[in-house]
Amino acid sequence: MSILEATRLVKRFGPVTAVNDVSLTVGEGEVVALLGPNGAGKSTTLHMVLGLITPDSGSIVLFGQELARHRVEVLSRINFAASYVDLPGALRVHEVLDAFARMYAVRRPRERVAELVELFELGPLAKRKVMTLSSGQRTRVQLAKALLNRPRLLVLDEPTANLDPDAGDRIRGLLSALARQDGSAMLITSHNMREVERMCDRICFMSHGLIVASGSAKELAGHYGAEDLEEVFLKVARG
Ligand SMILES: Nc1ncnc2c1ncn2[C@@H]1O[C@H](COP(=O)(O)OP(=O)(O)OP(=O)(O)O)[C@@H](O)[C@H]1O
Repeated sequence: MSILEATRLVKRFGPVTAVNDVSLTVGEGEVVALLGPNGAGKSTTLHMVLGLITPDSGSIVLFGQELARHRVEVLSRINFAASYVDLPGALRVHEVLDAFARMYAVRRPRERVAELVELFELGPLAKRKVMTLSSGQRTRVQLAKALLNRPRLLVLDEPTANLDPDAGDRIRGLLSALARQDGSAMLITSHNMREVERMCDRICFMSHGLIVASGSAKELAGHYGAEDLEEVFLKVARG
């Protein structure tokens, strides 16, 4: 069964067509990247999948159920992290994770929070208020929060954008291991081509609201006669 089947999505903001007839599937255990230049329509696509905005047309089916008609059941099985989403700054890290664990009705919330604190090495930060954290530290809290409900689909908008190379590398390893162990699917956007090559099974390139190419990093490099994904990106983005 597909985790996500998005069909012929269209979203306009006034005169701007942000997403123009995009179809996309994510299978069980698959890590899929949406790549493309600034303004290509990646975040808008993710926001429709997350039910944050409603498509003008097209359909989104998650776990075999139409998002528009089964919102609560479907959304309880997914989660999201993005550096541009703020966590409550006046709360301490452990308070944020406890609050979200309760909100998501996580079973054994204390144990789950403790697991994620360990996984993301948040122990030394647990008593710090979120507003005092660096952006990279906040990213780790965001990712821990996003995994609280053991999502079957994890949607990540530029997950490692604020992390230093060492932290980024460790988080990438962690996320890849999670996808392999739990079979949870991921849909991510990133401007880091090495990250995408390392983490993603399949890549969909967007340009001007359309998916213009898709395949594995290797397939795309072969198709475009490119050395690597960075070169593919430049070729696709520059038409
Ligand atoms: N709420 C909005 N109101 C008006 N225009 C919007 C809105 N959200 C997005 N857009 C426009 O839709 C287009 C696609 O934006 P989107 O954020 O999806 O791009 P993106 O591929 O995620 O870009 P980036 O790589 O810069 O994050 C852009 O032209 C953007 O200006």
